Amino acid sequence: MSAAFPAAAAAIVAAGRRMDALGWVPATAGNFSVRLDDRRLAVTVSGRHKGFLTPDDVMVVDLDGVAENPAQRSSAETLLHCGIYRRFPEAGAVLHGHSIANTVLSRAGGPSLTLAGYELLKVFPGLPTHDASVDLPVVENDQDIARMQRGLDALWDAMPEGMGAIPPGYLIRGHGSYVWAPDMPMALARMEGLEFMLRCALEERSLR
Ligand SMILES: CSC[C@@H](O)[C@@H](O)C(=O)COP(=O)(O)O
Ligand SMILES: [Zn+2]
Repeated sequence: MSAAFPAAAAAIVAAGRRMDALGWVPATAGNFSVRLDDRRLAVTVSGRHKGFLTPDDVMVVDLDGVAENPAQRSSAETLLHCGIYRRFPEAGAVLHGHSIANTVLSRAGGPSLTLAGYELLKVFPGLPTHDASVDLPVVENDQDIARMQRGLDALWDAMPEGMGAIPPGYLIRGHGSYVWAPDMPMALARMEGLEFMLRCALEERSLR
């Protein structure tokens, strides 16, 4: 067991309570992880209610999604977490939620959702002003998670290089959002900022 595991599990349990209080992890939806070292992560066990997690609901997998303890079953979406850690060395924590706003908006549009002019855009790296625009990718939902991750890798391959060029998140159509950051407090801040902007976008549509 990694020395980093207890703190990682505690951060994941607390994130679950926060996400549940905000209504973003209904039923057993959502999954969370924290990077432990250069080859392992702590991730939620599959099928648990994320508002009532204990450290026993967190387990260790490697960057291929292979469980350290084969008796435990990690999140159905573990490979999406692994895909983020493999691609982005700065990623230290990953959050996934199913909010009403991310579900409705991802069903309504095309291959990306543009967020522009919001003060809260500053929660994303490289955006010091509201006077900016982020194209958040929207990928198709797929129960074959390995195939979904291959699609994400192809998408990221096609994006321009450079700091801040790739948004630290994406939506899955009709499913939910993924966000990552160097640590769990920052990941929560990005998730809250993103969900705030999505809620605003949804409300603006209902005013039209
Ligand atoms: C409650 S259905 C949601 C799942 O299919 C999945 O999308 C999800 O977010 C939670 O799955 P889990 O395996 O618990 O990590
Ligand atoms: Zn999900």
